[in-house]
Amino acid sequence: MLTPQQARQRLRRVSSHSIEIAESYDELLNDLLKEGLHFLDVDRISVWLVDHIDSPNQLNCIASSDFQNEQANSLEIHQYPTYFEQILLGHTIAANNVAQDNRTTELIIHNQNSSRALLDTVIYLNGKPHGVVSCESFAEHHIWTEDDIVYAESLADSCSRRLMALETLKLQNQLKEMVFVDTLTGLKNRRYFNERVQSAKNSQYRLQTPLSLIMIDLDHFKQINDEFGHEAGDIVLAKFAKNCQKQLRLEDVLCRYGGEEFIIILPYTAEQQAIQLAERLRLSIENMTIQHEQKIIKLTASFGVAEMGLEHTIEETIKKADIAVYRAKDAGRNCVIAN
Ligand SMILES: Nc1nc2c(ncn2[C@@H]2O[C@H](COP(=O)(O)OP(=O)(O)OP(=O)(O)O)[C@@H](O)[C@H]2O)c(=O)[nH]1
Repeated sequence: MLTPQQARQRLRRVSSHSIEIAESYDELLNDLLKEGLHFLDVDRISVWLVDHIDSPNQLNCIASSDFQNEQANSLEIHQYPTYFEQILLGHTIAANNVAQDNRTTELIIHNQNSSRALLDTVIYLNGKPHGVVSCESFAEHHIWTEDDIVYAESLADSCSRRLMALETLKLQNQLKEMVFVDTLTGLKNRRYFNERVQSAKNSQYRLQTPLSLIMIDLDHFKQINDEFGHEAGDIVLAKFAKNCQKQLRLEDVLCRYGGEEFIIILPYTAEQQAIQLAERLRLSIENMTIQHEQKIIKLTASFGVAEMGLEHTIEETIKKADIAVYRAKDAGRNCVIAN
């Protein structure tokens, strides 16, 4: 049997474990809930979060040591005014008898709780109540000790730290995503291209498979801007991107390389297949009609194709594709040239 101090030390160690593998709240908090069950003599521990931290309407169950047994998964705050007043004030509720404790009787009235004793401690986020860790005992005559209360509060703090770390991780991932995305077209950007083409080159080397690039430059795009306005130009770029994207395989990567310049990485693709794809894209762009403010905008593009031989560097291949685009422009635009 652990002493209260040993139990708190264990909890501190468990709560420092890495969370990066967690895909759900349940996974994220599972070890903490188990740890709580291990020390507190209770039947269930669950974690609840408010829907909006600044003006909460609901408390939703996000993780539980016992989801199987019937358990409410959402409480409407207005139905439990006394209980929530305590929670939103940050007070710990240690009710030895849920039915008779005036802070918790309304939980029984609304039939949301079958526990006999309840120990609820508040989870904070940036100093505001964010939710509760709820420890329930179904046994009769359960008495919460001071050590139980201290432990449950540490458990809530551990959950709070985990949830904060998860928020930070999510934010980091969003930022990472933003760094690689072109907001106008929704395509990946040049920075992403530089990383992705390197990994495509590495697998090409490992698997000895072909790899090609298609460089695309929209024709007379300045004229489109001049005639229809910059906003129309932006719409054309976005429509062009969408049109091309939907014709590609999952493993092909279309990136916005510069203003009206795009590039496609085509793994497992030799020059002839890349030319065929470029021709298909060229035709579909030629056939596109874009309506903007009752005007019809037509568009064409010039394509440069280059296969990256095993012995060629990425830079050489980009250069070849670029030169092919120039030749396509020289040849009158709206055509595909392979280099
Ligand atoms: N609307 C809009 N225009 C852009 C954007 N990025 C680049 N452009 C415009 O694209 C035009 C490219 O013009 P040029 O490089 O002269 O090329 P072009 O008119 O397409 O002519 P060719 O390439 O020779 O066929 C410029 O007017 C840029 O301002 C963008 O994000 N939005």
